[in-house]
Amino acid sequence: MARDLVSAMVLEKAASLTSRAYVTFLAGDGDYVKGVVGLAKGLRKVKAAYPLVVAVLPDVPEEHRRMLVAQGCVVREIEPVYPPENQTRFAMAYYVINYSKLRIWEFVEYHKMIYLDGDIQVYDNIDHLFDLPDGYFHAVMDCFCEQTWSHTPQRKIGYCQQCPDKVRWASELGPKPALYFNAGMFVYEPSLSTYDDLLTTLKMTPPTPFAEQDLLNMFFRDIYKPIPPVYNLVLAMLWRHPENIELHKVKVVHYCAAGSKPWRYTGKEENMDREDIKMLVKKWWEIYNDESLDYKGTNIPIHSGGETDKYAAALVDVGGVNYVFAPSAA
Ligand SMILES: O=c1ccn([C@@H]2O[C@H](COP(=O)(O)OP(=O)(O)O[C@H]3O[C@H](CO)[C@H](O)[C@H](O)[C@H]3O)[C@@H](O)[C@H]2O)c(=O)[nH]1
Ligand SMILES: O[C@H]1[C@H](O)[C@@H](O)[C@H](O)[C@@H](O)[C@H]1O
Ligand SMILES: [Mn+2]
Repeated sequence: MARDLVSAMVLEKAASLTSRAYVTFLAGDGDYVKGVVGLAKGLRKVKAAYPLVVAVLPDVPEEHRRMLVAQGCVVREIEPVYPPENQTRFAMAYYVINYSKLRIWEFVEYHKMIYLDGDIQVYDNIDHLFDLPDGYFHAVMDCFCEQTWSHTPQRKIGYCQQCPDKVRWASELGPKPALYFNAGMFVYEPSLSTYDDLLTTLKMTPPTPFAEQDLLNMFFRDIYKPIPPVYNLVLAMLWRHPENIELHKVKVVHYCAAGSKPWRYTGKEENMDREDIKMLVKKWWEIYNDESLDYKGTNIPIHSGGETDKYAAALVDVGGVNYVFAPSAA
């Protein structure tokens, strides 16, 4: 095959690979940075083919940013996004910061991204999720059974979409609610027009308890496609719906239950003394403490410039069709 043609093919492959990335979100100077470091190492362990972009708010200290770069992450500062001022008191204070997550729709140099919360760990490769069809919003269905849902009619009557036949939806309450996803993990396509529409919708919508998670659910209701719970194990599933979970098959664990963040774990909170939880917390620490998973590559600033910089980062060996990108999670 002509050398030019092979080069063109390799570059095309390079373009499609560089236009995918994992993305997470980091706010503040607290200990969530540990979660993100753990996630970067976890992605490397499962040989993820794409880099981890960290969207950081201005309040993330320089020292934490350096730690992330040293772990091969692409650090991108974002401006905070707030819900309309007079309405913030209606949202859970703790979650208000999460509206800033909407900024990841602005990362249009990537065609497709997988968002992962900083309190998520990846135990198996999930690169294949990038091949899901475009035009949808893929995420895992949430569970309504925890105390955090006590404000909802679902919880009041004991209805959960994870077992919709156990307690049937009561038609007196109105139409059955649309399927609802947990926004700690999702597959999406960045788009400036979607970003603008999200912000316009945010301005018109009173904040609700689950902040941007509720907003995203409303916004993407018609194109939401559930993916299996192995891609985002919300820990409460272990005690609320054990019949829906085969723990050994789980690829992604979301340490979202109260008291379950591995770096804060004491075992004292409700449900935290379970063997499965202790095992999952231990597995998280094993990755976090594994020095062999520390990033060893060179950081090439592929996001500092335009297309030329981006492709300069692809070291192409035309003969053997080897291409290497940096920084990458793998
Ligand atoms: O001080 C903080 C708080 C949060 N975060 C980031 O924000 C994410 C979301 O916070 P939590 O993981 O603590 O929240 P939960 O998992 O309990 O919350 C869920 O509901 C939230 C509603 O706002 C979000 O949708 C979130 O993604 C979803 O998993 C974190 O993972 C982390 O990436 C920080 O960096 N620093
Ligand atoms: O995002 C929230 C949060 O993670 C809560 O801890 C959980 O109880 C909810 O189900 C979920 O929607
Ligand atoms: Mn979370």
